[in-house]
Amino acid sequence: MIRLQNISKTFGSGPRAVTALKNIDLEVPAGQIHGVIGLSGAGKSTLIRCVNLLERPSSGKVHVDGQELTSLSRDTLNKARHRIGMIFQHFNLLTSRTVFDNVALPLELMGVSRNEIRERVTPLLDLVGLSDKARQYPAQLSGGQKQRVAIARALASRPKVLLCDEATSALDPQTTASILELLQDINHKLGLTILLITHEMEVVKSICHRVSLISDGELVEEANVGDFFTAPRTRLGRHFLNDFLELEPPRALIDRLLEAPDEHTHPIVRLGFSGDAVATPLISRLVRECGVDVSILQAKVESIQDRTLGLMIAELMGNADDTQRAIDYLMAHDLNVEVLGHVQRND
Ligand SMILES: Nc1ncnc2c1ncn2[C@@H]1O[C@H](COP(=O)(O)OP(=O)(O)OP(=O)(O)O)[C@@H](O)[C@H]1O
Repeated sequence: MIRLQNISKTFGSGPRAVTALKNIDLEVPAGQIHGVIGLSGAGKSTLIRCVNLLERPSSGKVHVDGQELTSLSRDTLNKARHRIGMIFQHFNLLTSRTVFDNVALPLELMGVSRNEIRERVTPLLDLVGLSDKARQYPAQLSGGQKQRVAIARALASRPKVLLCDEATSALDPQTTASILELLQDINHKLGLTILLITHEMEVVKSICHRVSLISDGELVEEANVGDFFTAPRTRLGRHFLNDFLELEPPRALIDRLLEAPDEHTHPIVRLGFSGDAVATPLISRLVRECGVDVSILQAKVESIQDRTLGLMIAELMGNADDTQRAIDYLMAHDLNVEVLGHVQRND
């Protein structure tokens, strides 16, 4: 439904040029919810704005619903944009128009008749749960209600794709959850393809099927959400995950960590496990089979969509050969093993 081919975007020219996107390839099949996550300034907004050409890429091609957009005339592009709805962090409603008239606006611009507008807007207000607010003005609404109006407006032209630009970043956690639920509901009921950008892992965890990670204008990792949360492949992916799970070693331990092992140290490992490994008594087997002791420093179990994810920070206690054997054993059982460093043995 969405295909970005080798998209690059540079703002300005000469020594002050800023390259916001570099050779981005991205595909989102119909009906999928795809999240793009990255730190501030990574290029997320530029990327999503390239999909409907609010921002024109410096090079590359943008395909939406089988149509290549960068080569279209202005008129044909405007028509193609009816199939692409968009919502924003700050809602962008017209304050002088009622809720009904905000939702009706795109239809008025398309020349739809008054009667048909009524027939189309009323069920949309129902869909977003705002039937009783039709005659109110944006100033009379909460942030969550304003975003519901913006969603109804984005759906008015019956788009196939919805772009969400940090749509929940201005909302409190409870309202965020209700808007995410609405987006998921729309995805199910209307089969709408959703591309969203966010800096919040919670958003990705709650509703996305797939996720791409953007760093400094480049897509550095792409995965199914279950895989990403279980075993991110990049350092930045692990940073996002550990930050989200709040599974960092205690400060006192970080201060004691040494980079290189010697005969007087034990490794500290962070273990991520999912699938069968969650239900298998791996730690007790490790102790028996590898002759090490395990001191568990932190542990938690998270449910990510249909997956269960176990996480643990532990000290592996034994001689260098045995602790290495233990690490190999864990890896062989499909655990994600990261050696955080080494601590002096107390024995
Ligand atoms: N119109 C513009 N003119 C010049 N530089 C721009 C413009 N828009 C974005 N940039 C630059 O492009 C880079 C990517 O910006 P972008 O807004 O896409 O990042 P982002 O990941 O959405 O960040 P944030 O989460 O802070 O909104 C930044 O270095 C930014 O300063």
